[in-house]
Amino acid sequence: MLSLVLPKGSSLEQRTLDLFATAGLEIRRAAARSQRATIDYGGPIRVVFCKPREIPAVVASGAFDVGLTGADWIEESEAKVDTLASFAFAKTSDAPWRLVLAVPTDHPATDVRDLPDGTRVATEYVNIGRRFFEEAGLHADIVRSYGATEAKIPELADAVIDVVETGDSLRHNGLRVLRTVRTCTSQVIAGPHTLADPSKRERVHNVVRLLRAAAAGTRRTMITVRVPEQSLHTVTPLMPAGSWRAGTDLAEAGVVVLQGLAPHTELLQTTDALLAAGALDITESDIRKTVPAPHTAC
Ligand SMILES: Nc1ncnc2c1ncn2[C@@H]1O[C@H](COP(=O)(O)OP(=O)(O)OP(=O)(O)O)[C@@H](O)[C@H]1O
Ligand SMILES: O=P(O)(O)OC[C@H]1O[C@H](OP(=O)(O)OP(=O)(O)O)[C@H](O)[C@@H]1O
Repeated sequence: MLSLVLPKGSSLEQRTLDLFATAGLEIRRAAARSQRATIDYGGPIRVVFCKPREIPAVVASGAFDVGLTGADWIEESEAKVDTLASFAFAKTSDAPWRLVLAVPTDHPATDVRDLPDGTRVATEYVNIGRRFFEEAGLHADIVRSYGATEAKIPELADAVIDVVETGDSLRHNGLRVLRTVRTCTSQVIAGPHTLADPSKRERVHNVVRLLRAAAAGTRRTMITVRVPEQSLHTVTPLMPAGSWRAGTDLAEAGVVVLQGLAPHTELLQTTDALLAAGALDITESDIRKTVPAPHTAC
């Protein structure tokens, strides 16, 4: 049976459940607190919830076929896994988040090179931290943290390497970013054994295709645009890439109906431009996802 390990906890769990729901991959959990579940897609898929930091190792070991976790833990664990897809969702936003080197707001340093040798840097990411200072040619004393990392300053550390999403935690703890260490996304990973098995590989690629489609779908809105035939030449070039002609209006002769998928970020400008070019009206509809044929994905 194909197996999937998904992130448990306040940061990635809910967003992951949302993505799977949009993809149509229903995660059946006996109870909200249950750490085991199943998905029925091409046969049963076993689902287990684990802490994000544990996921890369349990996928690399073969205990699970596929996992979803943060890029930070994939690098930190040094697990031998392949990334199949990246999704820009964090705890509260649909954007990549960062691992940063931060210092107290009143620290004199303006660059990482200003930090004196022996600077104590608290972090949960000791491997990434060591590598970062090695690459910078600096000698820092990496102090392992198990959370609440900002609180290590000043007694236990002079600086931190920690996750930043909104920046609230740094602000409320009197810290500022000195350097971005990594930019992170949520990633779907698989071990070499999974991809080497042809029966699993195809099922995994099908799951990834649905997740990708769901992630793309939530960033787009379908627009249905009614256009008089004489304005088609000005309206059509302004439709989103990949748009199509849906037909003709049943009520009004000489009116053509176009449809397309507009990225949310461009929706207002696209709407204004289409109306200015001669469109009669535009109807917006929420979409879930567009699933491409297998040969176009993965
Ligand atoms: N705003 C955020 N705060 C903390 N972690 C975040 C945030 N957004 C994304 N992440 C990512 O979520 C994952 C959290 O993994 P971790 O194993 O540290 O969880 P945790 O400390 O056990 O707690 P929780 O998942 O409950 O926050 C990491 O990959 C982290 O980078
Ligand atoms: O930039 P922000 O939006 O404030 O998010 C980042 C904060 O969230 C995480 O802490 P978390 O609450 O998971 O606790 P922890 O430090 O104990 O892991 C992280 O360690 C930062 O402190």
